[in-house]
Amino acid sequence: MTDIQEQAKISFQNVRRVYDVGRGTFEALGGVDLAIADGEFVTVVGPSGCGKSTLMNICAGLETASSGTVTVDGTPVDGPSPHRGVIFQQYALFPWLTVRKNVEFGLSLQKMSRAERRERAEHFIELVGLTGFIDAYPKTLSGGMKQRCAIARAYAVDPSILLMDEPFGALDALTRVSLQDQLLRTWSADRRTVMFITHDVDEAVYLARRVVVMAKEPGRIVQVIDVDLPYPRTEEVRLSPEFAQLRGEVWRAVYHQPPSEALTKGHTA
Ligand SMILES: Nc1ncnc2c1ncn2[C@@H]1O[C@H](COP(=O)(O)OP(=O)(O)OP(=O)(O)O)[C@@H](O)[C@H]1O
Repeated sequence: MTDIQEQAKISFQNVRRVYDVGRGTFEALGGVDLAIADGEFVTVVGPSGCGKSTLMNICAGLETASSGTVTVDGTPVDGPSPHRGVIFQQYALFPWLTVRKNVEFGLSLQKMSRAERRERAEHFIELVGLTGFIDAYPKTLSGGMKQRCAIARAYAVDPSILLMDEPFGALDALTRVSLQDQLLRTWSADRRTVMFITHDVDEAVYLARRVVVMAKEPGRIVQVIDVDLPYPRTEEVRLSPEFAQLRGEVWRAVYHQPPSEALTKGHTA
């Protein structure tokens, strides 16, 4: 392990994930090394099927690596943990629970009085601007509101790491921009470590300190681009020539990738 990996909040060391398919195998991840510092905001972009979700799921403890290790604070991941909050594109809210009860649900496994649970849920519901909808059921909320509820639920558990898999992917552009700003505001205040998957190059640059670009077959990191733009990220930053240049750099890294290494064996997909 290198010094950087030893000090990292999250460290992927030579992480491989191989699936059995038919009579062969398919290498979804072909040896990924990545160190994410405490409090860092990292975005991950890459073509469909390059292993972004697989990488994140291994970190979340929802999947296991075929070889290699992922450590969090130096301890190998061996399953899900409340210290790692996961937010997916599909909001995964319980339709039969109100906003309040959905957020409280995440707290039900913690030792906490009912009053404390209630107060904590209300605080995070307010933080994401859903106080007026606290007793509403998910089916009555817009996509953006559902996602804000899912975010409140994840925050309420107070994880030190947020793992976000295309959380804004299903939302319209305006809602997306407003949720990006809201996410950055809370991140600036609490400095959780964030690993955020997206297909959107603008979003990747706007949010991150570093953009990790992956390629497929096998899934691997091809470039890590430093985003040397100041926080808070504002519209001025978004419209600056420096932003445009970084967007171009990430765009080229994603859309002008060398042909796959064709290490696929027996995978017909
Ligand atoms: N259980 C499985 N069995 C076989 N192959 C799988 C399995 N799970 C994932 N894969 C393959 O692994 C590769 C990586 O999948 P993954 O979902 O991590 O990619 P991704 O980069 O997140 O894609 P997308 O951007 O489309 O969500 C894909 O080719 C996928 O088909």
